[in-house]
Amino acid sequence: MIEYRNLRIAILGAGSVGSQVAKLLLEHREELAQRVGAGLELVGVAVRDLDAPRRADIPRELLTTDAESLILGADIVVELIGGLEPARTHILTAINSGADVITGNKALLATHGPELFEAAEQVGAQLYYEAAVGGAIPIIRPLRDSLAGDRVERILGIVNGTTNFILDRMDSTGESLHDALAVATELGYAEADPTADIEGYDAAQKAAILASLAFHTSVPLEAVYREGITSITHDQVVAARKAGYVVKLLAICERATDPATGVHGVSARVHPALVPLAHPLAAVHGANNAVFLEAEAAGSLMFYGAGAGGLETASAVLGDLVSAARRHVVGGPGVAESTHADLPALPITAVTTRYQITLRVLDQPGVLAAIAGVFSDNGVSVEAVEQHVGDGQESGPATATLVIGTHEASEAALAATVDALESRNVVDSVESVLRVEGL
Ligand SMILES: NC(=O)c1ccc[n+]([C@@H]2O[C@H](COP(=O)([O-])OP(=O)(O)OC[C@H]3O[C@@H](n4cnc5c(N)ncnc54)[C@H](O)[C@@H]3O)[C@@H](O)[C@H]2O)c1
Ligand SMILES: N[C@@H](CCO)C(=O)O
Ligand code: NA
Repeated sequence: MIEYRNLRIAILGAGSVGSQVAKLLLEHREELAQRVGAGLELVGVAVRDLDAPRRADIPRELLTTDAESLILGADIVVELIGGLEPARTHILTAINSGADVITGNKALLATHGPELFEAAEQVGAQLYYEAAVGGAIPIIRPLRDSLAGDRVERILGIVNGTTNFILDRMDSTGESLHDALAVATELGYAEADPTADIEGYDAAQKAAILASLAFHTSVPLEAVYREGITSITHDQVVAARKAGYVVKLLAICERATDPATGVHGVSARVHPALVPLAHPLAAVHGANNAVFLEAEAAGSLMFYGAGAGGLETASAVLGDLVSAARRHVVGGPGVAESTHADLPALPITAVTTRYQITLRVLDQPGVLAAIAGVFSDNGVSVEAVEQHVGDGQESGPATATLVIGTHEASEAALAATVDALESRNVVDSVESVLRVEGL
């Protein structure tokens, strides 16, 4: 039997992901040692409460509440606590003590990424984060390594498992957002505070990480436009399907030019969107994620799989652990962040896309022409109009519902159109405005 030297591995946090990483590390110790050329010795797991119930059993003697001592005695630190603090401080302590760090913490990377990468570069340490985007799906490494020689133009992704799970259940079973969220939480998909999922913060953090990597620039979280799914109703989901679409929470990162200023830069946004049923993203169900990417030479690529879940995400963490450990054994330059392009992050007003607007209007002669006039006055070209008469209110004047699809228009022109529509007497209400993506 080969005798390996041991690398000391510390895990911080034993929740959904951390407990599975600990379990797999212990179960596959022999096999991993052969792959790495060194033993991966789990020296401890930092927890808040030694007696809390866990999703996967961890030997009691490995548990500690003294995270700092554990970190200072480790070669590789795996941070799976989540949130900004104390995760940030622990990671900086690890880096400054010469350890490599693996994290799945997109909130921290999207907020303090530049500080952490800078600290790592100063001391020659490595920061790995495959678990931070797309759970088990390899997407960080493909962007950083495989596509490093290409020019990524656009990313269209379903990057939050919880909201995809919820929208899917609203569509397939008619379940409410609230009930579907309870199931997603029980299954370990949701964040500790699920507002991060349903309000789109988690997806926005991932969009900032993806855009920064894909476009070799630093996209701050504040520059990512964000809308969550809390305003999406069951009726909208049903109407979307009838019209040949499915509602998905998308993260869209693209190179763009601001029509108002002519500035070239990158745009990153997260919002619910109508996706045509024939698009590959429409077939992404449950807590799965998919990242659809267009690159100059590679063309279209899609990365698909389990976007959330403790065991699934542990796969990505262990992949990083093997990479980090091999670097300890064989050396090498490791990975570096590349932000050379230094592109400006464009505001949402720079975006150009298609829209579907649902209006409740008075059912009178000439209304359609008046509405069409509002669109053309604001430079928005109408592609299709569908009218449903008489499905309106029980009292008051007769109303009709108009569903208007547009050709490509700028966000600024669309916003002006919606404002103008709201001020027209013939418009009872603007029921919904959804972007249409993936056509
Ligand atoms: N669950 C997923 O599907 C998933 C997928 C990808 C990435 N992530 C990310 O991985 C990280 C962990 O997620 P999770 O789902 O396992 O979260 P979780 O809430 O299940 O686990 C976090 C654990 O950390 C513990 N903890 C909190 N503060 C601590 C402290 N000061 N010291 C020690 N332990 C502490 C908590 O008690 C909890 O057990 C997060 O950054 C999350 O965003 C999760
Ligand atoms: N809460 C996250 C976990 C994976 O990052 C999600 O639902 O996608
Ligand atoms: Na991943």
